Amino acid sequence: MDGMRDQSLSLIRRGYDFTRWLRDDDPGPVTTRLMGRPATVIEGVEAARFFYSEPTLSRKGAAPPIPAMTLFGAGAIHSTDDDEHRHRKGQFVDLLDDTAAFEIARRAGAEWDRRVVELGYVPDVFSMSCEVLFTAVRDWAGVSDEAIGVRRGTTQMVSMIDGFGSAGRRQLRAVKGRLGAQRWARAEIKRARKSGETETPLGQVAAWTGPDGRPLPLSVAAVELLNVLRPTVAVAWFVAATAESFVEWPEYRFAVKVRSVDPKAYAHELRRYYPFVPVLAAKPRTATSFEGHEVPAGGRFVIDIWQHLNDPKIWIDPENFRPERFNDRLVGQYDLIPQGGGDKNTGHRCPGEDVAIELIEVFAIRLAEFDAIEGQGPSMRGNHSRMPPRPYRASLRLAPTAAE
Ligand code: HEM
Repeated sequence: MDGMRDQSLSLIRRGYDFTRWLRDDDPGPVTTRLMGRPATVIEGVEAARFFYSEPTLSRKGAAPPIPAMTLFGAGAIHSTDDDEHRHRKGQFVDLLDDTAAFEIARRAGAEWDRRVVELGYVPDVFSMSCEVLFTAVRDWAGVSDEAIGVRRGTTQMVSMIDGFGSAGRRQLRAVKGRLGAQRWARAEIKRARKSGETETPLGQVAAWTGPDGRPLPLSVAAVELLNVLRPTVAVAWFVAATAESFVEWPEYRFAVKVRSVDPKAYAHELRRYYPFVPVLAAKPRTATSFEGHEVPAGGRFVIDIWQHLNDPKIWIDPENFRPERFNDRLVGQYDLIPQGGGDKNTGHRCPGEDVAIELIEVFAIRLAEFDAIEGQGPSMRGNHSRMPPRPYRASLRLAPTAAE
């Protein structure tokens, strides 16, 4: 083990292909070195159950430091454990309830429709949906346009997301985006605390506490506000994937249009087929084993999300895009895990999953209304070495009516 070469750079270079390359057709756990420590890569339903329920596993320091700072932010919930995590997670889950999911999606749909009427066509699905999503979640949160305009805010969110798997220029843009966003988010939290506003999501985040009952430090509250706004914009990657799927399989565009495929089933298959979180990591606090593979304290268990979502033991014909597979399939806690697994209330599973699903549905329904979709660029599924994938470029036009 000590002589094993560190593969961190290989992970960045190979992207989504890294774990497949590492395991070389062996579906079992495979041990390597990442960030200078032993790391065992696991996947499958039992692996997910272990990853999300083994009490020795900690998230503190588990994610690589640079993406942890630029993507999640310093002091974010993602890297907390135990009481601190449970307490802060409860606040996220309360905020992001069904009403929030409905309201963010309603606003996104209305903003998309407004722009379509104004422009008459959609020049680029990805960039328009990024702005639409930022507008919707910013306005829902109660953050003012004076605090952050749509163009600048969207650029900041996109750069934070787009930099997560890069060691070069994209990472620098992510740092710039983080610093800029952190500035106005802090000012907004400060303003909300001063005015005692509680009725908006911004006011609620400003009032969030740690487990000791004291308000979160200003910069941490700002980080958590951005942990609601930024991932909502990340749904644009799934919107671009929806456009790609409609170009690739026009029959599904029609099926969504006439609702012979349930839009929720479509959203599930889209997240399974075009996932963009490659792996997640946790650190054992004491030496811990999974299926005979022991990781020492401070090493890492890495769950291979990409492989899990393409595992033939979990999915029939995983290489095929088949939204119908979700028509009569109940989604379990450990099978469909593009946004993490387990119980969102007690574990690290994404609290925004319902927001993402609702948004994908709203966009799929709208994209399906267009008669002409033109797309170009490498497939977001085949685009393995870039993390996150380069969004598919698609433009949409409505067919002229008979009178035109
Ligand atoms: C593109 C859609 C999204 C993807 C792919 C995604 C993915 C993920 C993943 C993989 C995790 C980590 C799970 C783990 O560590 O075990 C996570 C956590 C989280 N997500 Fe999402 N997410 C998305 C949308 C959202 C939205 C819309 C929100 C909020 C509105 C959100 C807020 C969060 C937060 C706060 C956490 C930290 C949870 C914790 O550590 O307990 N995400 N997400």
